[in-house]
Amino acid sequence: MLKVLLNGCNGKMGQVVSKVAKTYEDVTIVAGVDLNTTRNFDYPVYSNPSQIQEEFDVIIDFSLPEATLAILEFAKAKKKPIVIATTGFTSEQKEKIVESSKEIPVFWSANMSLGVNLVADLVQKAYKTLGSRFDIEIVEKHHNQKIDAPSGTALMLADAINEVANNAYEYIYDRHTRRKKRAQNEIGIFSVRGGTIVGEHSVIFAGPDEIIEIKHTALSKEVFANGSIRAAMFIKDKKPGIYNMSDLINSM
Ligand SMILES: NC(=O)C1=CN([C@@H]2O[C@H](COP(=O)(O)OP(=O)(O)OC[C@H]3O[C@@H](n4cnc5c(N)ncnc54)[C@H](O)[C@@H]3O)[C@@H](O)[C@H]2O)C=CC1
Ligand SMILES: O=C(O)C1=N[C@H](C(=O)O)C[C@H](O)C1
Repeated sequence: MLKVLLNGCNGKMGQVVSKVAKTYEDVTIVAGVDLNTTRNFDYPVYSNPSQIQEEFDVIIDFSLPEATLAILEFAKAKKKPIVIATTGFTSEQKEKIVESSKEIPVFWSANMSLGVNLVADLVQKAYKTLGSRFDIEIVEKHHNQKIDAPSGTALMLADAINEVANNAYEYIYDRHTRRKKRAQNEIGIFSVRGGTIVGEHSVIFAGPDEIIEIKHTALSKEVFANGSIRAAMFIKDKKPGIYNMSDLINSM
């Protein structure tokens, strides 16, 4: 039985992970951490990791960057693996996560769906085929409760392109203040927020007289919850290091 500690258990994703975990015979959530301890779960919820008494195998984190860093310290102290799904980290926070992976296994992905990982491969292929003759723009759409912008996934897809483009691209988040034509080395990244949109990412390659658009639409939060549980199963017995959805998919 895989014993999970869930950080951010009372959030939108935390609640979905709690529900989805019940559909796995060999997974159980033994405790949760959340500043908001008002809701009742069938496991104890603590406002601070230091209060946790339960034994656990792996941490799943859907919270806020500051909360992720706090639970990361706890994971290191307990020498336990962690699945980080939270987004919106600063560069300094990202460095701390990478540094921590020298001590414990860290599964880190801004998008826990299998499909977005395929999209990352496809945009790399598109870039290699189309090259710099096509302008690249990314549009992401999410629900009106999302705090960070642009989405972690949009940045992940831009980084995937930059990886095969020798980091040639600069990211532009706002054209309003720029009174000039776009430069060839730009990737525009734009955020739409509204209603209950679960998550949409479009990568647009606009060239002379033709446009290619590679799009992923998440239809439910369950897709992310299932991905995080699979990631927890995958990382349980791994050595310290950084792991992502590609590692999980390649192991299937
Ligand atoms: N990687 C992926 O596939 C996905 C990532 N996300 C990311 O997961 C994060 C959470 O998303 P939602 O659940 O929609 O947000 P949410 O705002 O509904 O939930 C965040 C939860 O964290 C709790 N929290 C705040 N401070 C805390 C602390 N110090 N310790 C423990 N818990 C604390 C809040 O009380 C809240 O319950 C976001 O960064 C979002 O972008 C969301 C969906 C999929
Ligand atoms: O906040 C969300 O909801 C989501 N956040 C992730 C992101 O920032 O990329 C992943 C997913 O799109 C849902």
